[in-house]
Parts: sequence; structure tokens; C-alpha cells
Amino acid sequence: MESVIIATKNSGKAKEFEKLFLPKGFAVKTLLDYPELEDVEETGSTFEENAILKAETIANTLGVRVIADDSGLEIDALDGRPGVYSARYAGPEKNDENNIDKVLDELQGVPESERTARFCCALAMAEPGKETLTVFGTCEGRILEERRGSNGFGYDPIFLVETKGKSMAELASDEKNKISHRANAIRKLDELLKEREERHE
Ligand SMILES: O=c1[nH]c(=O)c2ncn([C@@H]3O[C@H](COP(=O)(O)OP(=O)(O)OP(=O)(O)O)[C@@H](O)[C@H]3O)c2[nH]1
Ligand SMILES: [Mg+2]
Repeated sequence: MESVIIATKNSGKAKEFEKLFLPKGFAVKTLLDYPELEDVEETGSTFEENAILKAETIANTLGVRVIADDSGLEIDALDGRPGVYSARYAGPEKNDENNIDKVLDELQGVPESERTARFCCALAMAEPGKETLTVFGTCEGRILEERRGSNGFGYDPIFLVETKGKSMAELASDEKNKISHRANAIRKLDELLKEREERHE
């Protein structure tokens, strides 16, 4: 089976990419399979910039095609925070639990109608000698007042998917993978790749 390399060390993302790429006939490798590679510093100010940084750095190091995902949560009442800082929101004590606690603290007293938010996912596909492709996917929702469910990762337990009446962490992985920001971005990448193939590039 052909394989695709995703430049991530996040095991939650890795699991989702495995499920999303398997039906397309690709096995997924991640940076968890390349422990010797150094972390790429996420110095960009947008999801796209960071995705390009991660994809191009690893593609140039390994000399093959690489996809990177830079993603996060934008909360309207917090002027878009945590945004590109989603993984490191709680500072030195950063982890999914502490990041969620910080968001819930900051949203204390904010009414339901003002707790709108979205997950964002930028994917960059880089290959030595080829132009890097980028796509962007989102998933709209609202921030709950407490955690619900235990599937998924990151902020999933506090992210209400209104059309389903469930938190992202209450959805089965197959359900999340139909509607998520990551799934929407992958669909766009598929389209771009089809167009590129039709142009014989
Ligand atoms: O509840 C969530 N459901 C998701 O589907 C999701 N996708 C992203 N996130 C959050 O955003 C950060 C990404 O930051 P990020 O793109 O820098 O990734 P990361 O640092 O974890 O790994 P890497 O890919 O950089 O190695 C993650 O850590 C999470 O906190 C999510 N939270
Ligand atoms: Mg990161």
C-alpha cells in the first residue's frame, strides 16, 4: 500500500488521518515514526503559515512528499483566541486538560448565544521541486460550560456541534470524520489534487 507522511507528533491527529486516508488506499506515517527528527518551531502567525513551515521543513529533510496540519480553535468572545496558540494555550503547563480549563475560565459568565466558535484546519502539502498546496477547512460550533464525552482529543469535550446536539467528544470517530475541520480540509485537498492531475502537473 502506498503511504503518505503527515508531519505531526499529535497522536489524536494521527488517528484521524489514518481513518481518513485508509479508504483512499494510503497507509499513514507520522513523525511519531521518525523520532529522530527535531520539532519544527511554529513561528507563523496564521494556521496556513505554520502548516507550510512544518510541511516544507520535513519534506526537504526527508526528500519526499509531506502533508502538515496546523489547526486550532477560534472563539469569537475571545477575539479568536486560542487560535494558533491552541496547543500551547495554558503556557508551560500546557496539555489538553489545562488548555480546556483556561478557556472555560475565560468564558465564565459569557451567555450561550455569545459562545460561538470554530475549529480551523490548514493543510499544506509540500514536495521537493513542486509548488506547495494549501487548503483550509472549518467546523462551526459553540463552547459548552462543561466537558461532555470522551472521544477525540484537544478541545473536543467542550465543543458543541449544534447540528448533532452533541459535543465533538460525544460523536463516534466516524461521525467526527465526516464533519470536522480536518475532514473538510482533506476534501478540498482531494479536489486540488484532481485538478492538478487533470493538468498533468
Ligand atoms: O478538540 C480538538 N479537536 C480537533 O480536531 C483539533 N484539532 C486541533 N485541535 C487543537 O489545536 C491544537 C493544534 O495545534 P497544532 O496544529 O500545532 O498541533 P500539535 O502541536 O498538537 O501537533 P503538531 O501537528 O504540530 O505536531 C491541538 O493540540 C488541539 O489543542 C483540536 N482540538
Ligand atoms: Mg504544533
